[in-house]
Amino acid sequence: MLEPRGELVLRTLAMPADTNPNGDIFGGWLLSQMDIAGGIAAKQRSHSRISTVAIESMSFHQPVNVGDVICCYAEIMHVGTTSMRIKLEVWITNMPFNQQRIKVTEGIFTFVAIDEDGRPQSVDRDE
Ligand SMILES: CCCCCCCCCCCCCCCC(=O)SCCNC(=O)CCNC(=O)[C@H](O)C(C)(C)COP(=O)(O)OP(=O)(O)OC[C@H]1O[C@@H](n2cnc3c(N)ncnc32)[C@H](O)[C@@H]1OP(=O)(O)O
Repeated sequence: MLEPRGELVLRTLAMPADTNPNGDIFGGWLLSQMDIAGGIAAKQRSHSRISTVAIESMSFHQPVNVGDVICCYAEIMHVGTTSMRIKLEVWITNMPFNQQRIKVTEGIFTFVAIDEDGRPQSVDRDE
């Protein structure tokens, strides 16, 4: 059975306010949760302020419904001089009805460590 890749960094509940006109959860809301999850992982890795600089290859595999518990997993794929490329996966569970986890969304986000003035600053590659 397929398993999530990376560390669980964020878990939250899809609410009625997050729906689109079809009644499913907005893709933009999911992307926002992934950005927050990636931001947490990047901050943990760099110990500094961070900023999202790029989002690539977002895929939405399955609709998400109100009441689904969404779990964001982060895996740091590459640490550059100031940037971190992070793979994010969102899996849902619909407890207590269904204990099975389903991957609904994935994407690759790049974050940059920044200083107090918002300028890129180096990340320790050896950590
Ligand atoms: C401890 C635990 C508790 C945690 C508890 C708190 C958690 C806290 C969580 C916060 C979670 C919120 C996370 C939301 C974060 C936002 O919402 S940020 C808001 C949206 N983003 C922005 O507004 C960014 C706007 N852009 C900028 O300010 C500037 O472009 C940046 C990001 C400072 C970079 O400056 P720049 O002059 O473009 O930098 P440059 O030197 O050219 O490139 C820097 C690096 O980025 C790379 N890069 C640049 N452009 C790209 C691109 N298009 N694609 C890929 N890489 C690129 C370069 O290759 C370079 O990489 P390195 O070779 O250094 O590794």
